[in-house]
Amino acid sequence: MIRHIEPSKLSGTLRIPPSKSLSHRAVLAAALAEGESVIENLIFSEDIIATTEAVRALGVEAVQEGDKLIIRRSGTLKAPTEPLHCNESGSTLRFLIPFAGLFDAPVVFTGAGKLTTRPLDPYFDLFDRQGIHYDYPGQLPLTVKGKLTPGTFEMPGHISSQFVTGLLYVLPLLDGDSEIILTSPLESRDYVTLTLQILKIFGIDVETVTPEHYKIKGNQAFKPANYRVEGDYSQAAFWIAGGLMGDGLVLKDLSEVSEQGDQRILQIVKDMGGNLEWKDGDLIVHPSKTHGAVIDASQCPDLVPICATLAAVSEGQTHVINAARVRLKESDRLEAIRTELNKLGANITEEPEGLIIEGVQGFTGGKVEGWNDHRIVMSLAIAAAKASGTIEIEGSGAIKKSYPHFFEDLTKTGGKVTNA
Ligand SMILES: O=C(O)C1=C[C@@H](OP(=O)(O)O)[C@@H](O)[C@H](O)C1
Ligand SMILES: C=C(OP(=O)(O)O)C(=O)O
Repeated sequence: MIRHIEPSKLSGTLRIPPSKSLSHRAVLAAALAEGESVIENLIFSEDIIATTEAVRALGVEAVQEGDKLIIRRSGTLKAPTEPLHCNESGSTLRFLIPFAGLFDAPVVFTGAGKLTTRPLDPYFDLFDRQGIHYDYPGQLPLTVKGKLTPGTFEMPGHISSQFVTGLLYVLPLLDGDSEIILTSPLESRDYVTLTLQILKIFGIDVETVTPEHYKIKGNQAFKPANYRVEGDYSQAAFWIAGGLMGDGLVLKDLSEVSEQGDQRILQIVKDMGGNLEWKDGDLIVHPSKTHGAVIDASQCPDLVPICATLAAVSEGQTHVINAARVRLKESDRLEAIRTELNKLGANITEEPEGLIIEGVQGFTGGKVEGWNDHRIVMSLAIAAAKASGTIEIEGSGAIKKSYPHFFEDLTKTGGKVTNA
């Protein structure tokens, strides 16, 4: 879908949508608990729909009531008889693959877009060592057959933290104790912190020896819980950048004491000269003249596209470092954002693990592509706050993956959006 965004400065007040990462985790934890849990403040984006459908396929009742999901389970989980369709959600796929190790029956995983080839090797290496059978012809569908046995699980920590999260859900259910030992430093580590936070709320205890070493007692049981999902810092980042570049914004429903790693956006923009303030629980983003900085993406990969947009029109040079993993998301986000922002007059060069961004005065208008990637589309749409001509985004529908009402929110804050 093509959308045209005319230049306009953003202003006003916006409620930030719920954290996608916490939503996935809460729905899965509730599904593993016997009894009833209520998860509140959900947005049924394509990714959260994929996780919800997957828990239903595991024999769990999940009833949607407005922004709530009422999740009920009695009896044991059942092996899904149909493929678990993860659509384009890396979290859904990587969190659920270890669930297959709870059943004797084979479990099939399907997906779409770039998910069909996003890395899964760390699991395959574990399966080889555990004697679990899997069939993966270089892309999805994947079939997994065989039960996980408790023990020591060694794998790299720098490909995706999502493998660690997936194991942390299932190892407590095995009939013996386990350990996860990472053979390379854990990146995106705060996502594992989010996992541990949700597991604790649902009654599961994990000992963190170091970020690369976890001890998990077996024979634990998830307990039902009622949980409200807090606002999403990865999504707030678009509005923080938009507010700084425009006339300022007031952002609601962000937790000032959040464990979300993408809360780093606050420090990143402060280091770039951005003026932010907390007032009565709201984040006030003041219009600011920003300058370049060094941005380390190792713990906050999802922030890279929108930081690139902001940096492209900030004074001086920005260097994005430790961002190799950003190439393994819905698109190669280093290539995608470099290519598209440069079409709008930016001066960005790509490095194997990062970006060098020389600030320019503002963006031009022009035609750009969304690369089937929600975060690329949103980063390009926000560029209109500092553009001299209309930005035409092809493939803008990709926002449905995480933020289906993004363009409504853009319109609410003064964005001029028309569907072509
Ligand atoms: O666990 C999560 O919720 C996520 C972990 C991160 O992935 P990696 O651990 O692969 O960097 C992040 O990019 C993704 O959007 C969500
Ligand atoms: C990479 C992302 O999600 P996932 O890995 O769950 O597909 C994302 O939301 O930017």
